[in-house]
Amino acid sequence: MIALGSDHGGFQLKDEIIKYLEDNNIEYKDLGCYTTDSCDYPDFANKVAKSIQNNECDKGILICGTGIGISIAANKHKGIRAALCHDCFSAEATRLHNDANVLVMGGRIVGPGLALKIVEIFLSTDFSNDERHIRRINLIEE
Ligand SMILES: O=C(CO)[C@H](O)[C@H](O)COP(=O)(O)O
Repeated sequence: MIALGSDHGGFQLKDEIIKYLEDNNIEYKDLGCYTTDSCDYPDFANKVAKSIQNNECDKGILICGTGIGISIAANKHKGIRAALCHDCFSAEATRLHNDANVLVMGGRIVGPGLALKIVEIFLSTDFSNDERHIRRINLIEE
């Protein structure tokens, strides 16, 4: 189950991602926002982080205007490894190396074509399970 969250700056891209997930029969939970009215991105970072922490969802996708604020907020939560990715290489590398559990993008930065490719790569790449990467992730947790 994928948790989705955005502020008003990411609302439109979140909608595109919802269409992609539905077309590909991928289960998701849309945790808002639900309109283009101005709102506060930390609220949605919190909702997505909590849904992963309580095992309701296994991964998340967060979007704000730049992706920066919402990733800063998401990474304040224990066990959340939120990766801001605007290219395919980073999306693959952050799954392989960081076991990132939240993909973050900026709705004012990236267009839907590239964003959906990034989503596809992020969701289909498994963590490498390499000893050195596990060690580094454990150091982050500590
Ligand atoms: O990108 C963001 C945070 O990093 C926000 O989406 C952005 O700051 C919202 O700006 P505004 O309220 O002017 O629409």
